[in-house]
Amino acid sequence: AVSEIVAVTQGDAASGRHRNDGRWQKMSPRTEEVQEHMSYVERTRQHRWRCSEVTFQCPEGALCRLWVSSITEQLQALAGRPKRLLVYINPFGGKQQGRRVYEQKVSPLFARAGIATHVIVTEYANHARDHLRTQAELDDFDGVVCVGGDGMFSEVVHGLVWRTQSDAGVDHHSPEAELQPCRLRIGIIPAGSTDCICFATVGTNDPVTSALHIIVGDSQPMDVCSVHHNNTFLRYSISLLGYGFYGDVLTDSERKRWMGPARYDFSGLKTFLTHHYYEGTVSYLPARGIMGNPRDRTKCRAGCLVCQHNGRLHQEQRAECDGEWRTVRGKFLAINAASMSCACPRSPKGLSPAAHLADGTTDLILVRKCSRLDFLRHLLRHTSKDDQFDLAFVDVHRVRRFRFTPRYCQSDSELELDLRENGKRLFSQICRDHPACGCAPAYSSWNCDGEILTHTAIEVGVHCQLIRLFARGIEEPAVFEDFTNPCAI
Ligand SMILES: CCCCCCCCCCCCC/C=C/[C@@H](O)[C@H](COP(=O)(O)O)NC(=O)CCCCC
Ligand SMILES: Nc1ncnc2c1ncn2[C@@H]1O[C@H](COP(=O)(O)OP(=O)(O)O)[C@@H](O)[C@H]1O
Ligand SMILES: [Ca+2]
Repeated sequence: AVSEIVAVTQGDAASGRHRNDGRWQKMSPRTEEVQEHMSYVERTRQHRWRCSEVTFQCPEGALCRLWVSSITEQLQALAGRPKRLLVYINPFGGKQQGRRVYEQKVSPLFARAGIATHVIVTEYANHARDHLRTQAELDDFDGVVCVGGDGMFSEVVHGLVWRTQSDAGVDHHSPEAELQPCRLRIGIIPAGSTDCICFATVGTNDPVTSALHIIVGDSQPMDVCSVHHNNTFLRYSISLLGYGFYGDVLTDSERKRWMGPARYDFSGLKTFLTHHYYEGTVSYLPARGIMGNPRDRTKCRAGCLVCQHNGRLHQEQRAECDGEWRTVRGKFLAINAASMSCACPRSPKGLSPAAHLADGTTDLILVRKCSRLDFLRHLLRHTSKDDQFDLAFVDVHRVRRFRFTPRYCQSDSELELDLRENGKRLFSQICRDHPACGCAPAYSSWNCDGEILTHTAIEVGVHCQLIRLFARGIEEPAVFEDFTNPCAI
């Protein structure tokens, strides 16, 4: 299909070599012949794309020029293809290879596709966010690309969403505000530690595949959660909002950045062994009248009908259908909100395998206090076919909004009620007053797409399809695809 051609150029046959059906062949130079080189997307294993090239021999220069100009015109007429991109590179993400990955693997492809770029290598945390908020001439670009991990993507989202609301006069501090969708699409070149947003929207963490999705101008809408505390905006979240286990893993791992991506494995093991639970109250608004639920077997894939159906519901229709707020009080090892599957190489099916990228909901996963062995069973199921929610101490709800209040942020009357119910002052209350006593802490932190949140009591709402990515969702492999033949296109 024309939509999967990267570029065409005219060459000549003077080199004496041409390629046919994917194979190089020696040929005698015939100066009257000219060649047309066409680069195109070729699918390989596990959702990876490659840029392949085929050369056509053309008997006459005029005919070849006609071919090239006609195909180039068709490519330029494809509306979704970006022509000018603003690129931010985090040189310290993941294994600190962002700059090399961009220069060696991505920049040559953008040049081949005739895309003009303005590249900024960030010099400090939040450089990209602040540049997008205040300085970037956004009208000059068709999209923004970030080279890094989920943290770098989050910076770009914060900059773009902030700028869009500010231009539209929307007050983002109001938890109820209807936010304006962003015009510019965002591309992710994975060069971070988890890269789960790239993995869950493309199916692989491969810079060349991501660059090709950008070049062909793919578009994937995505939900964004806003996180507030007392009517003050804190952050946006696109992948995981996790309190307890994932919050503690992140807090510990930030002190070990020098280990690179392996810091998460080290801190994951340490946090698992620590086995802390946290008390608090979770209230949530279940999403009703929608297609899909977190325990069904459907997966969000390219062209997802669930996202199309649920995304079409208007805000008022959603509000009419939604159920009553519900409240759960208890002791939790983990409270996770997954607005997408959160699939990544550590867990290819993700935290919530049936979550959708753009359905206006988030999957709230409550893991109540249980034994270490049971928690290990739950964690291990993220890496196997077994259902991680099919356990007595795990609940999952598809929600539009939720709130969390840690126990010792509860109002005096709630606390009094608790004290009367339990008839004693609990340990963790004492710990808050006497942190040196060394027993379990009363509070964890929220892991918000890999960034630590400073507040524990939060209110979260989902903004349906607020942003768009240069991606198309994970493609189902075509039944006729045969990757054993390298020449098959
Ligand atoms: C004993 C076997 C345990 C197997 C557990 C596997 C569970 C893995 C689920 C991973 C979910 C990841 C959710 C992704 C969050 C990212 O946004 C965040 C930041 O990414 P980046 O900026 O690219 O570093 N990553 C994390 O918070 C890491 C969580 C790792 C937990 C082990
Ligand atoms: N030049 C920079 N120096 C220091 N920190 C940066 C820089 N650019 C971005 N950051 C920050 O680095 C953190 C991690 O970035 P990320 O790209 O997610 O890598 P990783 O996946 O390894 O965590 C983010 O908080 C981001 O804001
Ligand atoms: Ca969602």
